[in-house]
Amino acid sequence: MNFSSSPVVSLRDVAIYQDVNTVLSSVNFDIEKGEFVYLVGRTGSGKSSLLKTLYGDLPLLVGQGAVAEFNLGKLPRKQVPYLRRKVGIIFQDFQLLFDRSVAENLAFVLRATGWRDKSKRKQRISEVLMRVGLDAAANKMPHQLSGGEQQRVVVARALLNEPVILFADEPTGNLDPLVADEIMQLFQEINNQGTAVLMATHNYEIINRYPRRVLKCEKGHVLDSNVQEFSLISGYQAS
Ligand SMILES: Nc1ncnc2c1ncn2[C@@H]1O[C@H](COP(=O)(O)OP(=O)(O)OP(=O)(O)O)[C@@H](O)[C@H]1O
Repeated sequence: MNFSSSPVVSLRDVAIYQDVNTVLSSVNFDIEKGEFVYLVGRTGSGKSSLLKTLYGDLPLLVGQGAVAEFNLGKLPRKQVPYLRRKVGIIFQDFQLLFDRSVAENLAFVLRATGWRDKSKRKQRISEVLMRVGLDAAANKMPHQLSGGEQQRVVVARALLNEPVILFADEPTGNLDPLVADEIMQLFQEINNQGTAVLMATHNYEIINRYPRRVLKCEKGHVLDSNVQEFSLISGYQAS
């Protein structure tokens, strides 16, 4: 059987819920291996809810969905950690453990995902830190790093288990424009090496500088720039 052509994300007639409220309906799109896709839409339009459904934080109750060959509609809670090993998740607020070093933050995740061999953990930690340009930071505490460096550690953490896709929710939201651009370049490098990326953002400057396919949450639906033209800005209230 050849799985190589199956998309990393596939949604058919999906509805996204928060509690009993429908946030998005009739959601249909695929994300192919190695694709880079932005997710936009005004505040409250459903971007985070969609991402949460894709990484198993919200249940898929209506429609069919698959991520990294996990069937979201039939995903027992027990299976969620296995899905999480196939995807990398990056939030706006860094969520590092501030009472331990960078290396210990990464080792914590490796231990929790079944890496029993200490020397292999050490090797993997140095590989991912090298990949995000932070090879000298292993023994630093998070508070000794800048915001951009902390976000790089979060990216390194998301890469530990070689995910097929990164889900990033406003990864540059708390960073100044120059640092945001550096993080964006890092995402591009990671993407160029074959990892798909789905990135929710309000940063239209970044989208204009690095144009890619865009999914837009609007009026309870998801528009897809591969299917129809739409304005990035409409319905968005700049602050
Ligand atoms: N935990 C929750 N419980 C109930 N409703 C929620 C919850 N989180 C979000 N919602 C509601 O779901 C809808 C979509 O919110 P969501 O956070 O997905 O939007 P968003 O596009 O990610 O917004 P933002 O750009 O501000 O992050 C909103 O109406 C919001 O109020």
